Amino acid sequence: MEKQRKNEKEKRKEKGFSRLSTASVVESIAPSPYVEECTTIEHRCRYIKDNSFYGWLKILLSLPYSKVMELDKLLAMPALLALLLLYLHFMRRKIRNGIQNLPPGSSGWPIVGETFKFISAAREGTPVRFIQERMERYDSRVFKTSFLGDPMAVFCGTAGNKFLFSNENKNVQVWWPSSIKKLLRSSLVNKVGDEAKMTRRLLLTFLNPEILRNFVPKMDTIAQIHINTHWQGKEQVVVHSTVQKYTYALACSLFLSIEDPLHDSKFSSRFHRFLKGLVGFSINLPGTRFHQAMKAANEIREEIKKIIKQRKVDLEEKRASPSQDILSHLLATPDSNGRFLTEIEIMDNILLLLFAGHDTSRSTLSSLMRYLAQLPHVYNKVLAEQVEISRAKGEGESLQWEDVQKMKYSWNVASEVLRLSPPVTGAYREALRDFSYADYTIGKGWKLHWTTCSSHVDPRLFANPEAFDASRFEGAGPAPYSYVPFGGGPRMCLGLEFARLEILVFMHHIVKQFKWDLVNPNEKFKYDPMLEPVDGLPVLLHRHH
Ligand code: HEM
Repeated sequence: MEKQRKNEKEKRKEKGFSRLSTASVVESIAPSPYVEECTTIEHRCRYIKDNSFYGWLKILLSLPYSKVMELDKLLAMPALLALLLLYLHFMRRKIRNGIQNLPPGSSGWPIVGETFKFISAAREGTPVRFIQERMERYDSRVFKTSFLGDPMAVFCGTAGNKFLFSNENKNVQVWWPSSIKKLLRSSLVNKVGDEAKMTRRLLLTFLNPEILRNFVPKMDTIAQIHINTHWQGKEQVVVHSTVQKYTYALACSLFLSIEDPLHDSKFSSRFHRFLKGLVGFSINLPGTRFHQAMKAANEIREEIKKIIKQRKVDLEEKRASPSQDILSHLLATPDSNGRFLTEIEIMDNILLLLFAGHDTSRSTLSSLMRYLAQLPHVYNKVLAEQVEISRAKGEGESLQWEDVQKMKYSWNVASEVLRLSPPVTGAYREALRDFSYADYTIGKGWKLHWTTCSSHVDPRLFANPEAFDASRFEGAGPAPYSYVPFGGGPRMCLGLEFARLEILVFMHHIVKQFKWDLVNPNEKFKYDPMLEPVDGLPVLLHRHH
């Protein structure tokens, strides 16, 4: 053994530092008895008791200049290789673009593309800046970018919306970033074609106006309890975190019959972690938002699993009704093929509904509160409409479906809020095959993005687009495909009616009891991933006499 070591040492000496190896570098500075035992530079660093950046620095500093130069060469190899790969990547892209007449635009950096530019525009609350800058720069209805690692074409304006909404299952199909897909595994967002149609139909048999009209009195009670608990007697309220309690309570009640969800603070904190990790890079490493969200989603599933177990017993023993909430509905109703959803599908679809129906409405209510504070003439008209509805009712009588139908001006106001401050920037599709759009080739597998802002603030579609004007929604309303806060086509939002009811019921009670002022009139809103006020929108409350 000793002899073998001596031989190796001799051989290395003969080779000298002209053929420098990591082993020889360390050997030259580390105490030899330790070095003899080790094979890699990291291993040796451990022996000099400092396997850290500092340890490596110590090695480098203690090398003679000539050796450092050699080490440079060694380290330069991977860097050169990376540069070469980058060059080949750009060349391949350039050649392909030339052949295929791809839409104009930049794919940005490899892997990350223009993700950070898009996210930073969204975080500043101005995704429209990202879109408009490019529409102007390329003078095109469609431009190319790259988002979350995928090439992506952004379809703009009514023509873009119309194309994507009317080509579902023909040229395109719904697509969501992998973080959403992984978190909402077997839910509707991961279903396409006939399977998606079947699941949508099943969910819509609960979320349609005919069924939801029966829940208006329940929504009314939840809104009143919410306002009595979280607004009454307060001088100042932080709107965004407070309205969340309402949308959350409503979703938990109508989806799972959990009547006092805020009691369970664990459930709501899990839910918060789940929501924050839904949109972004799906890197499942401790400390990342996505990792937190995966953990939270599994914990929520466990909770829902327990509820399902109990509910099955209750349904069998007729202690629960098949129409009491969406959970009972999904357990008791087969799809049009006579198949019942599996337990996992039910859990994932409920998680989807909690996600899709919670922060969207919360964002709308926060924006609504801001506009009503800023625009007293609009507030006064909403108040007059709501007081009129109350007057026609008996003392203490709950709101009914028919009352909500009368809230026409209030809904026009909410619609204008959704035009100017849509909770989501848009949604995604995927190209099923190569196809041509506006004379450009869109490649199979490309990700496609429609956006709310590309049409909502277009002056050709909405005169004086920056102005708040609820009358735009009177009569025939906006041009087709120009107003799209809920998307469109076969994958349009399933919760429109649910959202309409929860927003109007909340408006009814809040304006009837309070007027309010913004604490910070210049507070900005940002997308993270939904639109939200950066400081939570604190308001000063004034109770009506
Ligand atoms: C103001 C509130 C809301 C807004 C602005 C909104 C907006 C959207 C948008 C833009 C989409 C994507 C549509 C597309 O890809 O074409 C969507 C999908 C969806 N929304 Fe909503 N939403 C709201 C409330 C709700 C509520 C309350 C629920 C549930 C009760 C809900 C459930 C869903 C579901 C399940 C989908 C997926 C549909 C599919 O993939 O087929 N949403 N929503």
